[in-house]
Parts: sequence; structure tokens; C-alpha cells
Amino acid sequence: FLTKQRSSSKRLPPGSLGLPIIGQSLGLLRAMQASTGEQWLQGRIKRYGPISKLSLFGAPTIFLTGPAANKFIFMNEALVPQQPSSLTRILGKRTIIELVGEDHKRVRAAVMQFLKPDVLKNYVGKIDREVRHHLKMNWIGRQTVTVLPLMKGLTFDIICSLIFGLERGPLREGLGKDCADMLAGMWAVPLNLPFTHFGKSLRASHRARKVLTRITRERRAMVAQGQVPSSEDLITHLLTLGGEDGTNGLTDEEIVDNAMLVLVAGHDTSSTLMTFMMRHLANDQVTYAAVVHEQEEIAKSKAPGEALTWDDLYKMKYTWRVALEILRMIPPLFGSFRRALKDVEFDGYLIPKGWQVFWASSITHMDANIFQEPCKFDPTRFENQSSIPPYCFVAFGSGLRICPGSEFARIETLVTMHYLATRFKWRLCCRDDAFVRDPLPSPTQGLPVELEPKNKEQLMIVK
Ligand code: HEM
Repeated sequence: FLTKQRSSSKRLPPGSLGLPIIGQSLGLLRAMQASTGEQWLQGRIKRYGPISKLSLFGAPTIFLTGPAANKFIFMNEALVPQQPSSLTRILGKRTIIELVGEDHKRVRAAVMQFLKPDVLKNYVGKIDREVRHHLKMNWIGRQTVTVLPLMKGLTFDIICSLIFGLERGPLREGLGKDCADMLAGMWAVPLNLPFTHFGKSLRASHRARKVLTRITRERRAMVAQGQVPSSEDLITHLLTLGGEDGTNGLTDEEIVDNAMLVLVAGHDTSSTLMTFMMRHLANDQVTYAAVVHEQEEIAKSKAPGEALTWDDLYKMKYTWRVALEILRMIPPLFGSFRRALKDVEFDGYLIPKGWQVFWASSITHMDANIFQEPCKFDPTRFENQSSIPPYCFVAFGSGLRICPGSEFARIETLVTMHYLATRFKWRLCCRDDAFVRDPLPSPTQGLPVELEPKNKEQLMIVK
């Protein structure tokens, strides 16, 4: 480290690396738990400015903020994602978040081909079916429900159906249990012992991987016999990509690892968004009324029991702006890490090779110079999205690793909000509507709500 400082003409940013190993990790983790992570970071910015050094999770780190810093991080090939070793051991080594350079481009392009709007628009009906089934089983006829676990169940079912082509049944149920266990230990200390969270999570990941490997092999055999169309589900799609020489194709390991990644990346994030939408709408009657109005207009144009279509989703502009405003104020992903593959410089400061770089989405989201009155909930900010400067709204990231699942998240969120807003009114059961970050935001009690059905006839249609 000292050699680095001497050999470079550039200086390190201000700040302190704190105590060995611990650094500032406990301070940040405590703040995240208390849902004050953003204030904690703002405190650093006040003290050291928009670029500072610190030590997080055992590694020297540079914390960068602002649109120019976001652009630098998101577009820089010398900064590669840095995942905790626990995550790599659970998801596998060949996921897009581990791959760099050409390998990353190749696998990402393959996944993107399935997740692009042109393909996904054919799946609106399938998602509609999953949502209606879920409402019938878990919401209709109940006076109270706890929203977060139900939303997690719903997004898991949607992923299973679209990504793995896995229909309802014992196999899906088993995978659901394994997925929950896997997530519970994903961010834990990576100690693989029978009684640790991480050990449990690792065993669940082995079981889930077995199921996905079996599905992959079965699909490979079916593809070879021409029995399934390539657009059937993500796994089948990835199996049919190979060029004649097989060079563009993905290996079974790459397919299984990335299916595991999509399972995790695509299920907790969207369920968090839907939960916080319900939480906000319960507290904001004006926005709720506007969402209901938009959704009821669409419902009026449908025959009883008719599924939503891509065109219907296109009309849900206000509801999606509400979702974007939720994502601005409570981004599911607080931020993430990169690692410098070589010495790089930003704004006159050195980022030494091997150091981490940390970005946090809330900093530009809550910057009054970018979003006026940032604490005010105002979906109209997103009426003209081109007026938002680049690299400022980064709930889905940006650049080389921008979230490939944003369109998928949009579809499932809009379909779900359509049926909830047209079928129910809801009230929060708890006065305490605080949330913790664990690391995703989570209402302290999972958001219990009282449900009031709007119209019995409509509920029959959901059934
Ligand atoms: C509201 C929902 C979602 C949010 C807020 C979200 C957020 C993000 C963010 C911020 C990143 C970039 C991380 C970084 O640059 O370090 C990302 C990456 C990613 N997301 Fe999402 N995501 C959501 C839903 C989904 C869904 C539904 C899927 C899959 C169906 C998905 C799959 C992925 C994958 C595979 C990556 C890694 C991309 C890469 O490294 O090239 N996400 N997501």
C-alpha cells in the first residue's frame, strides 16, 4: 500500500481506513439495520466530500458519489463487480456478476435475448395467470395478510414458471423452500458448519442446483429431439443458442449458475418494490385514488376473466411512475461494490489496484440539485424521463451491468398492482411502518394489512 502511494503522482482520497479488518463495517451495518444507511453516508460526504476512503468488510474501499462518479463506475471495464465470497459459493462461479470482459458480454447477451421486451411481451398472459392464481390462494377471503412473504412467494412462482418452465407441484414447492433457506444465509459470515446460517444456505443451494441441473438436462434432451420451442423458458432459450460450431452456446454450468442468479436477483428485488408500493398507497390516498382510477379504466375495457395484455400494460403509465418514485426513494439495492483490476484515477485521486469501489443509489436519488424536494413523493418527476440527467436515477444500475430484468420487473409489478388495486382496499395493521435493511429493505413486521374486498363480482373473476 505504501509502495503504491510512493509510485503514483496521484493521492488517495481523504478519510481513514479505521481499525484493521473491522474498518467502518459495523457503523454502516448498524445504520442499515436502523434504516439510516443513507444518513450515515451523507455524514461521510459532509466530512470528507464526495470521494473518500474507508474500509468495508475487510477491504480498503473508495466511496464515490455523484453522477460523474456513477458514470465512471458503471462504464469502466477496469472496475469489476466484487461479490462477498459467500455469494459466489452459493450461486456459482459462472454467473454474469462474476464474469468479466468478453465472457460477461457473451453470457449477458444470451440472458438479455430472453429478457428483452419483444420476447417478454408474449408472456404477459402467463404472468397474469400466476398472479390470479396467487390471489385466489392467498388473498381472497382473508381479512388480514402479511404482504412481504406473499410477494416473495408470488415473484418466486413467476420466475419458476417463466425462467425455468417449472409448473406448480412438489418440485416447485421444494425449490421454494430451498430458495428461502439459500437467501437467509446469503449475506452471513461464510462459516460452513451444520448449525450456521451459511452452512444451511450452502446445503439448500446444492439441492436447488440439483433440481436446476436436472431440468437443464431434461430440456437438453427435449431440444435435441425438437420437442420444445426455444422461447419456452430461459433455460430452453439458453440451450438453443449455440452456433453451428457451438462457440456461442453456454455450458450446462453457465446455464445452471445463471438460472440460480436470476432466481435470487429477480425475486427479492421485485417483491420489495411491490411491498413498498402497497405500503405507500395505504398511506397516500391521493396517489392511491389515481392508481385505482387508471387501473379501473383498464379493467372496464376487459371482458370478465380476460387476461391483461402488453397493450394494457402500456396504458399503466401513472402506476409505473409511482413504482419508479418508490424505487427512487427506497431502492431495493442500496448500492454495490466493484474491484479495481489496475490502478485507476478519478477526479485527481488514485484508486489503487485491488481496492474496492462502493457506490450507493440513494445519494443521487436524494440530491436536491437533481430531484427537487427529494423527500417529497412525486411520481410526476418521471413524466418526462429524458429530463432526468443520465446516471442520476440508478435503481436499476446503469451502463455495462444495468439490470437486465427491469422489464420483467415492470411487467410483474404492473400486473400485480392491477389486480390488487381493482379488487381490494387495504389498511396497514401496524402504526410502526418502519423498515430495516437486511440488506434489502424490509418492513419490520413484513407489512401486515387489513383487506377489504371491493366488489364480490370482480373477486369471482379473479377466481
Ligand atoms: C425492482 C426490481 C429490480 C431492481 C431494483 C434491480 C436492481 C438491479 C441493479 C441495481 C443491478 C446492477 C448492480 C450493479 O451494477 O452492481 C442489477 C443487476 C442485475 N439484475 Fe436486477 N433488479 C431488479 C429485478 C431483476 C429481475 C426481475 C431480474 C431477472 C429476471 C434481475 C436480474 C439481474 C441480473 C442478472 C443482474 C446482473 C447484471 C450484470 O452483472 O450484467 N433483476 N439489478
